[in-house]
Amino acid sequence: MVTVPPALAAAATTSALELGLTTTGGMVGGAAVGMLGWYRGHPASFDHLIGPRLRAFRRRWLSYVGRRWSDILLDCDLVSINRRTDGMVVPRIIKVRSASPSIDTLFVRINRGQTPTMFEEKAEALAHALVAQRVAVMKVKPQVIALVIERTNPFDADPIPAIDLPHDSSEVDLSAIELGDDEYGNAWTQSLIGQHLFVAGATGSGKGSLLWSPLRGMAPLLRDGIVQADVIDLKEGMETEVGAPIFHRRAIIWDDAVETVEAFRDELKERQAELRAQAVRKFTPSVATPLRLLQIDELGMMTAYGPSSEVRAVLKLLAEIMTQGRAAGFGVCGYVQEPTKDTVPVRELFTSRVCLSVTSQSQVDMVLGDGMRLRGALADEIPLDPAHAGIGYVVQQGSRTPLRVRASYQDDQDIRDLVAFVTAGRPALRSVA
Ligand SMILES: Nc1ncnc2c1ncn2[C@@H]1O[C@H](COP(=O)(O)OP(=O)(O)OP(=O)(O)O)[C@@H](O)[C@H]1O
Repeated sequence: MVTVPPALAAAATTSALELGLTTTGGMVGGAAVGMLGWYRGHPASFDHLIGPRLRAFRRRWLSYVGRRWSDILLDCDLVSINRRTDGMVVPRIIKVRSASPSIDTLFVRINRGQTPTMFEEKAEALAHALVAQRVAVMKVKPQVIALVIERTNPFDADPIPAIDLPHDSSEVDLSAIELGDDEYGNAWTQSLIGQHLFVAGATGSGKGSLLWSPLRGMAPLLRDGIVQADVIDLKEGMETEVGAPIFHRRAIIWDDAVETVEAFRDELKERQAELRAQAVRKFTPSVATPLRLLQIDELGMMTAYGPSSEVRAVLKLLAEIMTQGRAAGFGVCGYVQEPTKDTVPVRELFTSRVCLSVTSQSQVDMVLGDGMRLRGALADEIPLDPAHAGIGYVVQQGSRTPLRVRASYQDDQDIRDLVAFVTAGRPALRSVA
């Protein structure tokens, strides 16, 4: 059901007075039909542009309205009594924001004598009372808190299966590689051209699926030599062993890892010189000038935990690659458990970020940007279990709203199939390890 915001209602009233009921009725009807057509024809863009406002308005007046709201707070012991009048004082909703169908943020003015902690202690009771999955409480400013209400979990416990392997290079759009699903049930795509991808998540959050999904989505380009991927996997090569043959370079010990980063930087320099010689400012992926990807699993091992003198050199190389690589077709994908600046000083150089389940509230904003948890990215609340692995949040370009996503999952057999597909009819690849 679509509800009408107050501004529109006011405009309709004014119009009815000035233009008459028939003309106004025609205009309102036309607008409603237009909106319905838009909603039916392109639900994603409707939901992106109009949906949040309509939904917030509807929720404000249907889900969080007067008596229902005060009863919930009363049942959760979150009202107070005015000592002079003996009347019940209910914390007042100032604003409702509903960025996605499954998450609402209520800005609430708390009563004098109440603290955000009191609401935090009742978060579980509130979630049950609101028939929500979970409620997170955040302090906005003195006397104002935000209740971030996750109403439903849009994903099943079952993993999202790996996408079918595209067969031909012409089927692959590097600016929209499918990584999984979003909360609306649409494909979640990510550009891997001119981007550096940062994936943060605690151990077991499913970072591995975001190492393999991009490669699967680009499989024919890997086979045809239009994309070349290097991988650094300092956890004894555990994550990448099954898929080792598809990588151009693969390093599983420190010295090889440093050599791989250096070689990647050197290639970037060569590519830049070539493009300069041809007076080309931007490259097009081809066999002669492939898109180069450097995937670094547990990036923190390279940027914080290695020998300190060498870590500095690695950071310098990575900074050079990430500041200059985009236009020349050199991208970095970094996977980290601990997204702090101390662990990953080059964090800000990544252009696209995914936040899977993390261990603290502050890590959400570190990864996605200031204020994103307040806007609904409750990544620290995602349970760390297989039923929730691969679920996380992204903030897409041009948006300030976190989008809930789930990466598709590739088991070992899927990775073997990928290797067979990529290596079929292709000369053996070089491996540093
Ligand atoms: N996208 C996914 N969908 C469903 N389940 C997944 C997904 N990704 C991973 N899993 C499950 O979660 C487990 C942990 O995933 P994974 O090894 O990728 O985590 P990780 O974040 O890389 O952890 P670590 O940092 O310890 O390597 C996997 O064994 C798998 O069972």
